[in-house]
Amino acid sequence: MPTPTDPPPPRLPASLEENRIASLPPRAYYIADFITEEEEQAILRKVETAPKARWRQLTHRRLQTWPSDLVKNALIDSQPLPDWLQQPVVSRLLSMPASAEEPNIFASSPHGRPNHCLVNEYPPSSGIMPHKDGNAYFPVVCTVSLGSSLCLNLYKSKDDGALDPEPMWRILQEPRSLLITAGDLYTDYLHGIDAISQDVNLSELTVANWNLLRSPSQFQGGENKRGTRISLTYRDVLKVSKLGSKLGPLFKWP
Ligand SMILES: O=C(O)CCC(=O)C(=O)O
Ligand SMILES: [Fe+2]
Repeated sequence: MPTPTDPPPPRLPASLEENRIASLPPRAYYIADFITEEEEQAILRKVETAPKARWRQLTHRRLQTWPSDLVKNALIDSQPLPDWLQQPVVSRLLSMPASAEEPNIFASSPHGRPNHCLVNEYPPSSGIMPHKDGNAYFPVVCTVSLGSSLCLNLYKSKDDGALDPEPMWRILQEPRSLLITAGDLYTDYLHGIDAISQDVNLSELTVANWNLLRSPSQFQGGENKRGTRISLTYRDVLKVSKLGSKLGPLFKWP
């Protein structure tokens, strides 16, 4: 809950159109100051103090899945997202008009809001292989970055289905930023993060969202030395199974 001493929330755009990444296929939006430093710290504390069993350790990265893993591409309808993943992120997301026709970016999704959130932790030199997010989700992805900056690469599949190893674009994500990708960008392109300790050759010419960055001067030398970055990936899972509520407490996570 906000208290009288909290700094004011960031000024959000009147419409996402103001923050469109113009050089990308439809559609992508970047808001550098989506949450405050205090909100960032509060979320990071919640991530750190989550029960150990919440973490799934991969080779170079670990992740938490909220409210639970998908089963056969469906969300088991046991619990909503916890409050610390809803406030302030989801309420703020839903408060931003996407365009004149869309009251918010989830206006036409089945549940009208994200019902699922992945928390990924990337120490320096870790990344995620190029991939598509698949058909379990409504094609809108909202990613909040915490802790450190890094580049997300976007790739096009070649006509024969193989991956072109050179990314077509890079999006630089600063801490406290929100990146929204949707539409063609969701369905036709792959995304990934290089497993490197620093992003190099960063400039107006090589970073798609350069003009929307909070502090491009920080990357003036063209380099971003990575720290540990935590990302929150919000999506609307299309299928929600009622099984969870039938199984009741047996199905509850720690
Ligand atoms: O951490 C990110 O920004 C990307 C995560 C991602 O692509 C995914 O979880 O599908
Ligand atoms: Fe992904």
